[in-house]
Amino acid sequence: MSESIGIVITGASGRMGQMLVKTVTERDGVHVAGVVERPGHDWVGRDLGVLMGGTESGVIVSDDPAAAFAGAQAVIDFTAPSATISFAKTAAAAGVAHIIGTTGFTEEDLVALAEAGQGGVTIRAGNMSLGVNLLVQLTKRVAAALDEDYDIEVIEAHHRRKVDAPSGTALMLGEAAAEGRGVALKDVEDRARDGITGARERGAIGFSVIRGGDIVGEHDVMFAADGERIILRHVASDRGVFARGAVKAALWAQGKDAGDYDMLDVLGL
Ligand SMILES: NC(=O)C1=CN([C@@H]2O[C@H](COP(=O)(O)OP(=O)(O)OC[C@H]3O[C@@H](n4cnc5c(N)ncnc54)[C@H](OP(=O)(O)O)[C@@H]3O)[C@@H](O)[C@H]2O)C=CC1
Ligand SMILES: O=C(O)C1=N[C@H](C(=O)O)C[C@H](O)C1
Repeated sequence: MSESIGIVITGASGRMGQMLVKTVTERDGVHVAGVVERPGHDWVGRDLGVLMGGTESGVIVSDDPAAAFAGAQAVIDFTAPSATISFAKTAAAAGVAHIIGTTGFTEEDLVALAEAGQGGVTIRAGNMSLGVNLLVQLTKRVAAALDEDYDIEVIEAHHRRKVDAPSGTALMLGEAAAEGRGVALKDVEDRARDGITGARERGAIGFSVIRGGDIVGEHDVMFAADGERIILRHVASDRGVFARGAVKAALWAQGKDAGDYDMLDVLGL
């Protein structure tokens, strides 16, 4: 029988953190080896099982990432960019795979993240669900098949507490559309429209953002031409899809060579 994989969850009290605790606890072959919150957080020093509304689990919430990562096999991290950059360095030093779901990185953050994680196994994706990663591949294909008579627009909707925009998923879809077209997203993206914008630029890839209520995550990629529109859509109604993808990534990471991977690698898409 193979050994259970020990997973540390950072930001365990967050929306995704709690879903990850539940998913890892319920799944065979993995267990919660530790959880981390920032110093001063009111979960620190308390029993995770009790905090999650159950009985004592023996897992005590830590504010010391290095101590929590030691002896684990993977860290699943859905927190914030600055925290993730710091966790990347600690995970690489501990020889623990770092599974990153955090979004909202700037270009400079991504450089710092790559540097921090050097020598370790890193898997990062703005969306860990199977459905969205399939949508990425479909978007690439459709964009490659159509010319610039088809205007590409990425539309995303999320809950009122989301802090970054456009979503990591919207950017993945924009990148896929740009790749399909053979252009760089940074050269064609149109992220903000307000006032007298002028007519749409041919070849632009536009982004629209909706924030409201408890929307888990919805993404459309629209190809709009004269006389017809093609719309590729993904709707997430349960954060479990992201958590299950992250656990799959943690398992896939075991024994892999150091390097940066994404969910397309994990899912073989
Ligand atoms: N890739 C994917 O599939 C998905 C990605 N996401 C992304 O995951 C991230 C988290 O989302 P969500 O769970 O909704 O957000 P929440 O705000 O609910 O949770 C974030 C958690 O991270 C914690 N945190 C922040 N900084 C630190 C730190 N330095 N050390 C330890 N913990 C820290 C927060 O603690 P505190 O309250 O103290 O700040 C909080 O508990 C976002 O970037 C989101 O876009 C979300 C869903 C799916
Ligand atoms: O913050 C969220 O909630 C989500 N964030 C990810 C993103 O930025 O795309 C993934 C998912 O859509 C939910």
